[in-house]
Amino acid sequence: MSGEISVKICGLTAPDHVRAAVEAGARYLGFNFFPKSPRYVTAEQAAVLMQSVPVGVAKVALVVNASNEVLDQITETVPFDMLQLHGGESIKRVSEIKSRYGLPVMKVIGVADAEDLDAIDAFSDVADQILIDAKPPKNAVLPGGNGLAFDWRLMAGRKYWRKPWMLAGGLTPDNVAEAIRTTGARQVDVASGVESAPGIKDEALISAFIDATR
Ligand SMILES: O=C(O)c1ccccc1NCC(=O)[C@H](O)[C@H](O)COP(=O)(O)O
Repeated sequence: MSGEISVKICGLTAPDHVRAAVEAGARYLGFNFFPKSPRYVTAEQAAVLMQSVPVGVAKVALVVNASNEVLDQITETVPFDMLQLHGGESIKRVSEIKSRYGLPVMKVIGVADAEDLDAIDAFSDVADQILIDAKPPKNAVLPGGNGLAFDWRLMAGRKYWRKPWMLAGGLTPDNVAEAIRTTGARQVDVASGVESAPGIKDEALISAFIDATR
């Protein structure tokens, strides 16, 4: 693994912000297919947004408990490199999705306390990557993208898992360096921390975030 931290900018909705993320050095771009999200895009919009994304930058489809019908439509319309499963998908469902679509799968594990980290091992048999995110508050409309961090100290000394993993949840240009130091993360993911308003990415914040990981 190179010394550089890999950054995923998630919930892109505008061509200028896709370009800004690529130019700043993002390694993954996330497109959100959860209809209630302020970052929601249709498959047709995502196809246009990613037209100029260079090879080497992974295009990730974020879905929440998606049916095969929804996944069929997304994957037939857009050449994604990875599927991010951000709902309550079971180990069996993750495995089904992986074999049906032949794409690498990143399973999201929500963390509020130390026991939540046990799910990382359980899903490591089937997922290609793990995204360790803050567990959403009870009754939250969004299962992710809430700008909330969990206690990173829960991960101190726990940085070795069987699959590559990414840290998310409440990361910002101001705290991402500390999050990396505390958790040992080599990959980080951000949505609201690089926005000027919900769903509106900010080019200067994207650039500042990626700079702060270096
Ligand atoms: O961003 C959303 O609106 C969203 C909706 C439904 C499921 C997941 C969602 N976002 C997940 C992410 O991509 C985020 O990177 C991750 O949860 C961290 O979000 P944030 O704390 O806002 O950086």
